[in-house]
Amino acid sequence: MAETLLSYAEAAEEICRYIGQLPSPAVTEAVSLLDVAGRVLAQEIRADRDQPPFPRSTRDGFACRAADANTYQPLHVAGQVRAGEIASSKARPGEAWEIMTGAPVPDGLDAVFMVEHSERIGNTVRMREPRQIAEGENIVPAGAEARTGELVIPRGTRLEAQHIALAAQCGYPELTVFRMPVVAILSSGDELVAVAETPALSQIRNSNSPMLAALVASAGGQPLILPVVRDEEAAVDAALASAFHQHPDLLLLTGGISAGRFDFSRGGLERAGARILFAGVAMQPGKPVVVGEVPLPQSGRMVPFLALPGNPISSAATFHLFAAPVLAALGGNTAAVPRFAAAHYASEWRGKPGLTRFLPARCDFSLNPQVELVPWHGSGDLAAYARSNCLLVLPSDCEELHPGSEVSILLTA
Ligand SMILES: Nc1nc2c(c(=O)[nH]1)N[C@H]1C(S)=C(S)[C@@H](COP(=O)(O)OP(=O)(O)OC[C@H]3O[C@@H](n4cnc5c(N)ncnc54)[C@H](O)[C@@H]3O)O[C@H]1N2
Ligand code: MOO
Repeated sequence: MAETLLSYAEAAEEICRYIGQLPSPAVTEAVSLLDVAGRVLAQEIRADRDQPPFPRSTRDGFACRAADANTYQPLHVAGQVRAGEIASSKARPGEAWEIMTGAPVPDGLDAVFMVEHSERIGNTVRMREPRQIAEGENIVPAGAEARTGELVIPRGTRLEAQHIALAAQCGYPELTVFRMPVVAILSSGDELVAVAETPALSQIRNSNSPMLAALVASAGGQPLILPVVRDEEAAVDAALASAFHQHPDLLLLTGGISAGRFDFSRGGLERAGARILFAGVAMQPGKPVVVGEVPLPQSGRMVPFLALPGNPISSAATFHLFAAPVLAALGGNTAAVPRFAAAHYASEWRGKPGLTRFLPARCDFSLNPQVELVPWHGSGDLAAYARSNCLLVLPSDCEELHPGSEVSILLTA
């Protein structure tokens, strides 16, 4: 049956719409701050006090009144404030206080000049000429970063190191996070043998299941690799039934979805009552990808599925583009999108227009990223894919690239 292919942009929009109507995950757990990297926040993080709680010096030097320092008159050094201390008395006009980075600026003073810009004479100090200092220089005012009670990390945020640091600063030794979605992985193909087995000449090892398990884990899911499915209708039905038994939050299938005589995955999904969101996208690799949802027989709960093309690079590309955002949303993070970046192409390329392409490429990721395609033998060439570190995006109307052409890349790590 010939179906109209969606463009990549249309498919991405469908995914976005689908994510928008998914319910927020119900199950949460408390996890130590030391173990939350990559998890999705199920609570709000609010500042427990003004940040900084006091006017904070950002330099080692002398706290003063800018107006006093700018006269270059020697200022009496009235005391010292180290980080963790409060000045022992209120500062008076004409005074300077020796101060360390991170220490509270004494009341009454409004600037800090750096020790490198000072001249110490006995118990006085003056700022070196011709330097001038402005009020507020080298001081972060109390509450400038966040006010007591202010929302600093919203629910649904995927927790990276910067969020963990801020949660620590706000006094959260543990956080409530969403349970990680369970992702059932079903690879199909009579030619597949397990990694530890020695394949016959016509057989290949199942590389998609471990690859997808790694992708699922890095996208915030719990992978559940199920046994390889044979290319028979009955085997597909049985494999789906046992996958449903595991109550997965998401189902990833690979292989058996194109036009071949033994491609049974889609039929199995349809027999199980699947609603198809889209089938086929005008892209390469990944054209045969099918996305939809299927009811769990026990509860009728609809479980999203993505039937990814069996070719390994097609599976990987469609995972990054379509599966990762759905998985993130099921885990409570509805803001996840494929990550694209700008780069310049490093050499010449000519090709046929028609499909949006996502081709294995190597980017140097320097200040001015330069990217080049990795030569490949099509979407089964894992050796080429392993030499890549991104996918170069070629819009459907792109026919040539030159050194310096502006291009987009899809980040795959
Ligand atoms: N007549 C047509 N043939 C094909 C079309 C088409 O439109 N018309 N589409 C091609 C495209 S594009 C792709 S991609 C593949 C996708 O096919 P399937 O999803 O049905 O996948 P399979 O046929 O089962 O396998 C394709 C390829 O990938 C290898 N494979 C499969 N599973 C794994 C695995 N778990 N680990 C490693 N490698 C795997 C398999 O051996 C095949 O070489 O169809 C094209 N054909
Ligand atoms: O997804 Mo297919 O690569 O276009 O072989």
